[in-house]
Amino acid sequence: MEASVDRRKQPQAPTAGNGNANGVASATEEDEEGELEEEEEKLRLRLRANENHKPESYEDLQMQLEFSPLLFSSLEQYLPFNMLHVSRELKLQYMRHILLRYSPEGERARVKRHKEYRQKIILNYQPLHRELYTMHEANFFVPSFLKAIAENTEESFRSIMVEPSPGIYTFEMLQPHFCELLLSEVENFERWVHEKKFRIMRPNTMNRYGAVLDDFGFETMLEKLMEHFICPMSRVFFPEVGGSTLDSHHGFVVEYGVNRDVELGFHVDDSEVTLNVCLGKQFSGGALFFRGVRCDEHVHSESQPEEIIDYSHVPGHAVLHRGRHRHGARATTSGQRVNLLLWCRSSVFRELKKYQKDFSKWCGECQREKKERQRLAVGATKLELFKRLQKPTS
Ligand SMILES: O=C(O)CCC(=O)C(=O)O
Ligand SMILES: [Fe+2]
Repeated sequence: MEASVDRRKQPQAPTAGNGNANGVASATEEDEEGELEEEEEKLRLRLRANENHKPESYEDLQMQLEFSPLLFSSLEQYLPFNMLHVSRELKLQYMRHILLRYSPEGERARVKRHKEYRQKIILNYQPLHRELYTMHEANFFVPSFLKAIAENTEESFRSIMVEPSPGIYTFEMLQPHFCELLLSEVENFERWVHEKKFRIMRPNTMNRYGAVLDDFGFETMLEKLMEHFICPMSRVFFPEVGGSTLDSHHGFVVEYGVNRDVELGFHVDDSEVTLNVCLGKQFSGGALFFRGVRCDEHVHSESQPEEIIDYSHVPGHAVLHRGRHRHGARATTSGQRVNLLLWCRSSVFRELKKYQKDFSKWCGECQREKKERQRLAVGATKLELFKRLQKPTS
């Protein structure tokens, strides 16, 4: 039996997934909606990064840039020698031109529109709890989480984690007060959207409720959350899917309950690593179900019994998993459940993936096929040896 997964990439009819279902979708950000000159042909990057060069920060230009400020900082190490010490503006211009070469016009127009959409919200929406919009780790996170991150070792991370199934890590993360404030901020934003009759983009192609936190001012704070708190763990637990090179994110909340979504179909996320933290409130049901990690080719393949696992959300607690770990959420049968999602992406991993065929380092089905090939090869060799031994020697 094949499983069918919603990839949330191209909007597809989402399949109602209950874990046994044959539908796997692919969750993608909801879609919203540039010049090549001869001179630009001369723009080149070096093949190897100049590790000794300390790149600039471009974070203050976040709102003006079409690409993540982190991408510019990473790319800077690849600049030719003569560009390394020119002004920040010149470096930025040089890298922007190179990046724009790779981004099709339609995509550029989409990014521009999205930027305008965000600016419209940010200029008009009055936040309720401004203290949430800048990273204040002592107020956001529980002490055990902060200690593990500060120690920054596999041992310290594992000391606060439970791994209910390979590649799924759960741990206590957010303070109850932070969860309450964030819930009230989201409610405030939704009230504003309703009053102003503003049409907002939903978090992805599968959730009809919820809001994109990056769209109303949380982008910088969430970027820090990814860089300083998720990257250290991903580097250790998910290096084979770009966990060491996460460089962009999509942050949102999803809402379930009465007058909201009830469940979420079987899907994979448009992320390399996903952080999913329950903010509350009180609810029953709503468990996450997981069904093994798969590459594109095997996304619909059958699950092995050991890959089947359910996890019940606990407010303040996080689940960290690969985006390609097939999952869905069971019906929230009473109350209201709101979760914070951070889809973390690696442009380097996505680029390299285009040239690869064997994903047996992380795809359960590639691994199974590889083992099977090895088993057959060992069997054939044994048979051959046996035949040779049987032959009478003359
Ligand atoms: O409801 C949940 O906890 C899962 C949400 C999720 O998987 C997603 O939005 O991609
Ligand atoms: Fe998901």
